Amino acid sequence: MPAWIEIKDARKKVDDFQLGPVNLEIEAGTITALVGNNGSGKSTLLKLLMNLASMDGGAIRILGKPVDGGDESWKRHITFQPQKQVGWNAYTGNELKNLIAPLYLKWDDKLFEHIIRLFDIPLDKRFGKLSPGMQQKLSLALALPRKTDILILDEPTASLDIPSKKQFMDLLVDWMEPEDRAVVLTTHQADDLRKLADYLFLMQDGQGVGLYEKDRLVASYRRYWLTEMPDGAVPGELSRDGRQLISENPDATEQFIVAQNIQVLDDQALELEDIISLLLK
Ligand SMILES: Nc1ncnc2c1ncn2[C@@H]1O[C@H](COP(=O)(O)OP(=O)(O)OP(=O)(O)O)[C@@H](O)[C@H]1O
Repeated sequence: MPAWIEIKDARKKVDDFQLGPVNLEIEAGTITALVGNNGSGKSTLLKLLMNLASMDGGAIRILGKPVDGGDESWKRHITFQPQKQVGWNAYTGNELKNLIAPLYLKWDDKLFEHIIRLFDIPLDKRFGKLSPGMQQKLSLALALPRKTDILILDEPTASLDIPSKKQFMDLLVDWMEPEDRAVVLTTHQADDLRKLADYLFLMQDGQGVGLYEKDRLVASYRRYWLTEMPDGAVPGELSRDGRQLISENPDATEQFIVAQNIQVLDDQALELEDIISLLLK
């Protein structure tokens, strides 16, 4: 089966910033997080995905349809939550719901009511008068009940308080329950990555660094404290500091250390933040 989202050599120049060529495929049943430094091009890539900006080259297909092919029927299968909602400020939550809900065949009113109660969102206040966190909550309440196949969220937890972040994660996990859905999100929150993401697509300076399966990535790096540090390079060695060694190939490192009769005093997996920092350095 072809991937639900196929990005091939997508390129876009914005002033002096060059995005791409970016290549990425996203399968059904997965949550993929776009991760990268500020200004690395994550939001620009999402705009290309939604055909809100035109590509300079390459191709993007969603559910088999080219996004810039004129026929935008694929948009009925996708929900996009941008960092800032444009044109919503003058409307109350009730008005926005009455505008949005009829557009989606699978609109789930029970889920909408549940999110409104969970986050205690005032539906009679204009969107522009809500706090940034409350705006983000209302945006989610108007996004998840659409029950589209694909959900794209640009920094959905950036303004949420700690308890709300946890509630958001639970909501998203429930939302993913049917296997035939896919989520793409951008985030700078390590907790979002740890708890939600199946895959991380790392970006740096407009380029895709790579697509990584999160669990495999976490298992690929280990830090060791040794009784002595060998003089020469250790297989898998990424860096060393005194008798501390970081490996990007723990199996090879451990085999070598055992063969050298060196003792491991302690070892631990690297934190996801540390791994991402290493890959984006
Ligand atoms: N509307 C715009 N006008 C001018 N330049 C823009 C615009 N939008 C994006 N850019 C440029 O594109 C580059 C990528 O920005 P983008 O917002 O895609 O990055 P990002 O990875 O989403 O960043 P952040 O993590 O800070 O949200 C930036 O360097 C910026 O200069």
